[in-house]
Amino acid sequence: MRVGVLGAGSIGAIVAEALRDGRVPGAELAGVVDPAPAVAGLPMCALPELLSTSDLVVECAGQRALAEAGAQVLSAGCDLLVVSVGALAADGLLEKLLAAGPGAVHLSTGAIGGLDLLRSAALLGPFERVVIETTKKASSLVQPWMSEAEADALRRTSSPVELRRGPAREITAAFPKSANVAASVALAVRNWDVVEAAVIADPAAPATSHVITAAGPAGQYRFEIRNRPSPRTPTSSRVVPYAVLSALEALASPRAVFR
Ligand SMILES: NC(=O)C1=CN([C@@H]2O[C@H](COP(=O)(O)OP(=O)(O)OC[C@H]3O[C@@H](n4cnc5c(N)ncnc54)[C@H](OP(=O)(O)O)[C@@H]3O)[C@@H](O)[C@H]2O)C=CC1
Ligand SMILES: O=C([O-])CC(=O)C(=O)O
Repeated sequence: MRVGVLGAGSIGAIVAEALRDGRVPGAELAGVVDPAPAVAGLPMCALPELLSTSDLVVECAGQRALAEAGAQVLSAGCDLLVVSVGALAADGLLEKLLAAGPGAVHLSTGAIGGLDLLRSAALLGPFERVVIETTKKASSLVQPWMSEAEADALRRTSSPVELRRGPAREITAAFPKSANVAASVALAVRNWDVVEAAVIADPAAPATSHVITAAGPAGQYRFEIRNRPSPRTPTSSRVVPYAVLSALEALASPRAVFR
């Protein structure tokens, strides 16, 4: 399987290097698209060339890049592994991607786990309540839409502060580099409206945490994830490129894979 990488920052660079170095059985690196990749020595190319040489493209370039290039990837016949899952909160984007084929859409589990169980449980009956609370280092959560006063208070806070709480669709759009996981939970439980998401800034947070609680007819669930942040892009957890590599491994040579 030839794999193209769209976006070579903290996630994509690790994915591309692993593919280039032959560390994913059955998969090889077709090329990389990024105006300024995080590491040197990758086979850079333009998007049209990537699409003509890849069987599958991994998007790790951000929500905007997925919205802009996703349909083009799929209509060129490449499968697409999405990392910026939060882009799918936009009205109609998932439907547009699914209709764009012949390429197939895959979603990375990214920074969290438990999605398989939530997906299974939602089939038994709809969840009554689902909450995901994300806590990150305060300084990494400043957003362009914040007022100067709010951004400044966030940079200088000495105690944890809840920045926003609301529907998953709104929170993932408000924090496009930090709350893709809220969209992943909503897609797993098959219902955007039941999922409440919160983003908490903690100046002293030693790790990024995601706490997911869910209750429904199948049972009650609580997943607590504490990830080390990426040294390069602290909004992203260090495990995310390895979630991508694990997915690529399963797609390229499925051997006793959890599904
Ligand atoms: N599903 C999940 O659990 C998670 C999802 N994510 C998502 O993954 C994304 C990437 O994370 P990360 O690698 O840490 O971010 P980085 O900012 O480190 O890397 C993103 C890279 O993509 C490049 N890029 C942006 N737009 C394009 C484009 N149109 N074509 C090609 N390259 C492009 C950027 O270039 P430049 O800097 O020049 O813009 C940058 O080099 C995040 O934005 C987030 O949306 C992250 C963590 C978890
Ligand atoms: O990497 C993480 O911990 C989560 C993240 O940034 C996101 O969901 O966008």
